[in-house]
Amino acid sequence: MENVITLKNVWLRYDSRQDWTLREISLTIYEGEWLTLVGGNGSGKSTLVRLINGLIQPTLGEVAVYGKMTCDPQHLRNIRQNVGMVFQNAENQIVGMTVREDTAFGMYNIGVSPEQAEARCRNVLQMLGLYGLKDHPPYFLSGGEKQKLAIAGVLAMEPKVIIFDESTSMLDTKSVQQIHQIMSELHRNRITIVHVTNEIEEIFTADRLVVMQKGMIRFDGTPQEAAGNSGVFTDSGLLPPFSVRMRDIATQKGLKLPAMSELELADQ
Ligand SMILES: Nc1ncnc2c1ncn2[C@@H]1O[C@H](COP(=O)(O)OP(=O)(O)OP(=O)(O)O)[C@@H](O)[C@H]1O
Repeated sequence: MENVITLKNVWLRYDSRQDWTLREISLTIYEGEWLTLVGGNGSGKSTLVRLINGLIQPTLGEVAVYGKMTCDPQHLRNIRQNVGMVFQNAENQIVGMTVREDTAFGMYNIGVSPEQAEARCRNVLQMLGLYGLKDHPPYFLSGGEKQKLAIAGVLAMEPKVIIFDESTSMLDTKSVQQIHQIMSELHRNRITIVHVTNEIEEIFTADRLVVMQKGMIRFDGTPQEAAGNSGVFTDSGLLPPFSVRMRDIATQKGLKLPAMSELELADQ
């Protein structure tokens, strides 16, 4: 598998801070992988993903995307073309005067033809249920609709990597499910996904789980491996997933439940 994103011994300290926000981060993300990143508030998840598309630079260490270093300003355009990012706060991503214009903005910046941009706009807005609002000013949209609009703009650019940074936090449960379906479809099409979430139950859709604790990587493995050790979650200030908590309670009461891996084998 091709290396898509490489962080080599990255340390980061914000200018206004005394302490390190990220410490000793080495991470390689491979093409087509779905990596979910969790960790307590302030553990450095957003900081880590902002490094990936060159929005911020490490104090020490290196970050490269498709072999191109983010510290070289000449590479940033290409990196941002390859790596789409949907932020937690959709409001900050709105630039167009109408929903359609906003969706097309990123595409115009990377030189997509107006005809192609129009077709992609229609496609993504229909997919996200926003097409009926295409001529509305984005500022009149609800919080959840604005988040969907931010997702639409990134999908329309057809990047090879998409970072979702808590980008479904304002969506209702049906819309969250819809975005997960879109993410699964992107994954099937070998788009690399980096998903930052505070919803612990969402980890099981990922190929790989990274748990952050105080600016460091506490765990890097499959969600099933993590589920075998509730300490992975509790040490990082997280409530373990429901299934893990239930298993721990059953164990305390002397009941023997099958391990996650045994359940999966039984499923096949
Ligand atoms: N621009 C900044 N300047 C100074 N400190 C910052 C800046 N951005 C983030 N921080 C600090 O860095 C730490 C990590 O923040 P970050 O947003 O990366 O964490 P997070 O894991 O994404 O948190 P959350 O789950 O709460 O969104 C926090 O202590 C935060 O206050």
